[in-house]
Amino acid sequence: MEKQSRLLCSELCVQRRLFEVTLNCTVLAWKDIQIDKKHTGRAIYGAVKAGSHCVPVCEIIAVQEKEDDSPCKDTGKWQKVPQSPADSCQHAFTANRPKYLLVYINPYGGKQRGKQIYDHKVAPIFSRASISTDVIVTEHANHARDHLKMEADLKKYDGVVCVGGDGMFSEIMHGLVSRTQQEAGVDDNSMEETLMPCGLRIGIIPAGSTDCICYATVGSNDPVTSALHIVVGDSQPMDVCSVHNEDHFLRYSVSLLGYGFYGDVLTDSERKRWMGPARYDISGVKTFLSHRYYEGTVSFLPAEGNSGTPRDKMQCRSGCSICQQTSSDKLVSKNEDSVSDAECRDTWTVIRGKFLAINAASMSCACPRSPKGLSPSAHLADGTTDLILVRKCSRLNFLRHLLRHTNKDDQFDHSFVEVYRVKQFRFTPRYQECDSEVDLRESGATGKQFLSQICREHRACGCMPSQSNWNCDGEILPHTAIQVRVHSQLIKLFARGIEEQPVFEDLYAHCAI
Ligand SMILES: Nc1ncnc2c1ncn2[C@@H]1O[C@H](COP(=O)(O)OP(=O)(O)OP(=O)(O)O)[C@@H](O)[C@H]1O
Ligand SMILES: CCCCCCCCCCCCC/C=C/[C@@H](O)[C@H](CO)NC(C)=O
Ligand SMILES: [Ca+2]
Repeated sequence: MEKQSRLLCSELCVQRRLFEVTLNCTVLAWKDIQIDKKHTGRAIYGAVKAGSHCVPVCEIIAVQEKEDDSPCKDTGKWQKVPQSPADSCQHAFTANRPKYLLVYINPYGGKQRGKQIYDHKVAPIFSRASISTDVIVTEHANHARDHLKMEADLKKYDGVVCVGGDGMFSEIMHGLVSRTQQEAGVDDNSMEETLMPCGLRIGIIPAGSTDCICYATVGSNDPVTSALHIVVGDSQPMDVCSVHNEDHFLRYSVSLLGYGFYGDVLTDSERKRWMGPARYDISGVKTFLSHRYYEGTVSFLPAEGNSGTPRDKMQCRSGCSICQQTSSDKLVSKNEDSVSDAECRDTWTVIRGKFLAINAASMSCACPRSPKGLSPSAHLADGTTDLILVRKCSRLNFLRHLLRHTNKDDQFDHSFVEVYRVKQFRFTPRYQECDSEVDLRESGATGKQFLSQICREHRACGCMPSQSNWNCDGEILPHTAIQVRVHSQLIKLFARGIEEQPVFEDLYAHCAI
């Protein structure tokens, strides 16, 4: 047996089936040894009828040391591992794994099953993996955010876990990001400030209505899969947008910033919270039928050359090369120009119009309702957001566009839809552009002069354009004029991005050595 690549070899009997098991520093493998009495009357070692399996050591959930009465003793083949390879194995097994987690549970998210999901599906996995936890069941909205921001002794923990939906994740993210900025002395009211990345990773146990952030970072909204990503210590960096109104910080966003359609859906659905997840369907249909459009100006700073485009079909997947390139660019540019110097040299693109929807997707925003998401090629950690402008069009065309979120067709392939990959954008609703109204009032213009000026500005007399609200990751913003900047890889999740193949098939390997 080669010492480095094959440290241990043994036979293991599980429910009358015999396996040959090997373990080295990186992989645990086992092979079914068939007893084919029918044909030969003797055991055939290494026959591959039942197949071979292996699991990387870094993905094993738990290891339990057995004493001499272990079943392994029967075969007599296990050898004592030399200390240094044993240390390497130990290192591969424990590296980056959390030992102590702070868990917040929203008992009212989604179908109100957060506590049950945690107790029955997640806590047993954490316990099996010897992870200690402090669990807080929230008592009111913003409980978790404020506890994280002002009270929690974060030095004790290796990560924070939220059990709930996108709104609950948003609370945890706000608490952690704000606390990190406070401790670093960063003024979050200033848009120009470079924010300090958060040290603690966040785990999401999905128990909400949309669970878009979990779905778009893991590929499913399954609590057990998410718990396993936490246990093995996966790490997925993620962009965060800061949203300001003038010199005033409003909120952070990681998934959707939506004005018009998604703002109106959210505003209407908040009044129907008692309906649970179905509220979004009812409000979606109602908002679609109302077919409101909004006027305003969108300005943006386009992303640089190597960041791809929203229509390039390069989906962000586990180990995404575009996101990895962003990580290395960040390291290189650390000692070069500050971000704001570089951005000052860029030119802003300005677009005025009437829009049914203005959406900024900082990630794909895939969710069970829309498996590809609002922007299927958006990246989790590339420092950009995809700005989607849906101009005023017929109801039928808008329906065609919406339905393409649910099938394989390209939702951007319409004359009334434009999409740009950007690193900053601003929006000003139409009425706020009419500073002349305020100027006229202040200059003491008569009622007649004032009205005739408004008529010139708005063409149709007396029709002041109405406004929508911004949907910021499922929360309504208190302002319509906003400035948004993407902060590349500001937070990290216990996730690894979406994998093409499921990897956890063999992961729950509970082995004894
Ligand atoms: N104990 C609590 N009582 C009332 N509201 C709470 C409590 N804890 C958290 N919240 C608030 O509940 C809101 C919704 O929760 P959550 O995001 O978990 O579920 P959801 O809205 O059903 O799902 P999604 O956000 O995925 O659509 C959050 O914005 C959060 O601030
Ligand atoms: C009339 C037919 C309508 C079909 C429309 C299907 C499109 C669904 C797309 C859903 C995208 C959701 C993006 C996620 C947003 C979250 O941040 C937020 C909070 O959970 N959820 C919502 C619904 O605003
Ligand atoms: Ca992004």
